[in-house]
Amino acid sequence: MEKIRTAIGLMSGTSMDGIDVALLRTDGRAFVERGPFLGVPYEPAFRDRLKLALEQAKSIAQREQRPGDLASVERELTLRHVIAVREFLATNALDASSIDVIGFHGQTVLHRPDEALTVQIGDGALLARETGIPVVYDLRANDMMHGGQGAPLVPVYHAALAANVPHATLPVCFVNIGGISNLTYIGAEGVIVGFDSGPGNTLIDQWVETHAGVPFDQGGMIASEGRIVGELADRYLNSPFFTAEKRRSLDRNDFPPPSGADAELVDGARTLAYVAAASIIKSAGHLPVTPTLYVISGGGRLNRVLMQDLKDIAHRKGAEVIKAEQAGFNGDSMEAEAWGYLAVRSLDRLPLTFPGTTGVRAPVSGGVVVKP
Ligand SMILES: Nc1ncnc2c1ncn2[C@@H]1O[C@H](COP(=O)(O)OP(=O)(O)OP(=O)(O)O)[C@@H](O)[C@H]1O
Ligand SMILES: CC(=O)N[C@H]1[C@@H]2OC[C@@H](O2)[C@@H](O)[C@@H]1O[C@H](C)C(=O)O
Repeated sequence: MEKIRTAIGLMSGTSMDGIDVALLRTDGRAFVERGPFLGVPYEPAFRDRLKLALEQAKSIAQREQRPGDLASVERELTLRHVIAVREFLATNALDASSIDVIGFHGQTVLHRPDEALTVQIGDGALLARETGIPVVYDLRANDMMHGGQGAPLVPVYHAALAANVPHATLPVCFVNIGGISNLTYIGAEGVIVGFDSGPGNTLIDQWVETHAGVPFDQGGMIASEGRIVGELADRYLNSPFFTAEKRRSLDRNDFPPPSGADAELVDGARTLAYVAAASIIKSAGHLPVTPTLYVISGGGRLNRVLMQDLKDIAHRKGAEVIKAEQAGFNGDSMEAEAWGYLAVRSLDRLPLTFPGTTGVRAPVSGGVVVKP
């Protein structure tokens, strides 16, 4: 039997809303036992620092460069992860010595797959030293070095989850609606296909922040008052991203937000919710088989307007849409769990990515391991 390890996964996603912490016991293969979860939000001032860091990162040409404030933001981000881990351990009466490994995503500040350049800030050595726990970080770089897009990495974990559901309906399509959306298709014979499917919450967040001063459209309340502006929706949905022959992973800035002249507040929120939903189904058209079941995780599943649009569009194609919770999963913690799973796979040098997920030439492992 393979060694079962206890891992903590840490995710700070493209929405930059906070740190997700999840516990997982796994052999990095079929055995997966999910544990507790903690979300630690960033306060607005730190979110603003991260947004500035994204701007400063645009001048990075070599992935180890840290122009402007980036080095100090990286340190602060890492120390916030240290605090999040300590809080998680204390809340769950866990000792650091009971954790075999931490999978540390860090914060993506730049992602240019066409230039084989992806940068996640986060100091793995500092995290290991401060927590006393071995850390695996920088999990995307090796994939890119082997011709992959560097994202998405979650598909291999989705496949493990699907394998663990007794009588799971296959094929199934897992969709994460985060800042950006990505999907994983798992076929009846175990085939895995994954790719970024389009804009998620980032456009909605940027819109309501600029025009209403709120960080996100809670429950889709703002969108629920509006109507879809067809011309604006088409501008996004006609992007060459959806029709390109090759699937390309996305940077947070790839789809720029609309301007104030494009719509009123409520209509903009309504349109962008629709764009997020329609993008998923449009991208799913590239899958080998049309999915009949979509399982939704990520913050976007809490936007009721987006979810209703997704259900309506999927139903027209004969597919059902359910939240991760309806399939027995946790839609908030799935990515953090995945980073724990990937860390364990990394320790055993098992592949993290595959030609069908990132377009990598052959299955490859990845990640940098640091001991405390
Ligand atoms: N109650 C809610 N109602 C509507 N939208 C919500 C709600 N809660 C969270 N969201 C949206 O979900 C986003 C966060 O989603 P999530 O944490 O899945 O993204 P992420 O992990 O940062 O991104 P990615 O998966 O792209 O890395 C928020 O920015 C917000 O737009
Ligand atoms: C470069 C980067 O950070 N990409 C993220 C982003 O957020 C969602 C989507 O775009 C996905 O491709 C990826 O994250 C998830 C966790 C992944 O790698 O599977």
